[in-house]
Amino acid sequence: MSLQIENVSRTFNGQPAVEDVSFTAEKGEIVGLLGTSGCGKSTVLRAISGLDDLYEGTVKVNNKKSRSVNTDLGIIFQEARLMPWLNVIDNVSFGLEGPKGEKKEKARTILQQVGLGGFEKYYPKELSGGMAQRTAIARALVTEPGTLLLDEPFSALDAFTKLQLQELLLQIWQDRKPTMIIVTHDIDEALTLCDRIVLLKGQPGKVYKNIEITKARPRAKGDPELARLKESILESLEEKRTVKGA
Ligand SMILES: Nc1ncnc2c1ncn2[C@@H]1O[C@H](COP(=O)(O)OP(=O)(O)OP(=O)(O)O)[C@@H](O)[C@H]1O
Repeated sequence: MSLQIENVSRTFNGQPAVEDVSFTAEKGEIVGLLGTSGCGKSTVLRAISGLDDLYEGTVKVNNKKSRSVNTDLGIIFQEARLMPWLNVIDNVSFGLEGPKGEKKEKARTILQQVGLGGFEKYYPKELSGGMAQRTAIARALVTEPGTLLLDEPFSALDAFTKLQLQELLLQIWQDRKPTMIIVTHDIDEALTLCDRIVLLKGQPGKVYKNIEITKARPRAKGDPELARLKESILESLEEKRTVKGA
């Protein structure tokens, strides 16, 4: 499904956090919300998810106004947020409906896909950070949502695990082509994953640039075109620091 974000603004205790944020995610597109800490990336994502509805402006799903948590939606946060009293397979099948056997089978299949086959009976406290996040990815995907919202999903992981899970995310996207919006402050991550980068800056955060990346995936780390793009994004963020310090 496609998402239209139109003039979204949010104020906390009289302080504007984001102002007039507008962008579109086409069906199957991977859009990155990129910006430095505090520019309102998570605030925008919460408005899109419907977890926060105290914003101004409009969020549309397939061009229809939507204000509540959409059921065709998977969300992945920075921490796995698993239920500690449930094992891996029960955490993943928890949100499913239907006969128990069927739910477990679906969960088992998706756990295989995220590389956790054989770990179904493990409890969250027995998992590494990467395994916990794989479980969270499986839980978000098990309902086969049309949209996936990701809030800094890999920023708590070590560099190697982060790369592994970015690759896994792209494989999954390749299979199902959900529309994805991913919040990140990692420029390399945005350049590796995204079809489009919405660069937020300022406080309150506003859309500074909307950059389309047409380069085919998988993208080589040292690609000169991406290196140039990274340079220009860094310059934009640098400008932000100058403005703030002025
Ligand atoms: N529940 C809240 N109550 C009060 N202020 C809030 C709340 N949530 C966010 N803010 C404020 O809104 C602004 C944007 O916060 P937000 O978390 O969206 O930024 P961010 O870009 O996601 O930051 P980070 O990368 O550090 O997670 C910040 O100034 C923050 O203090």
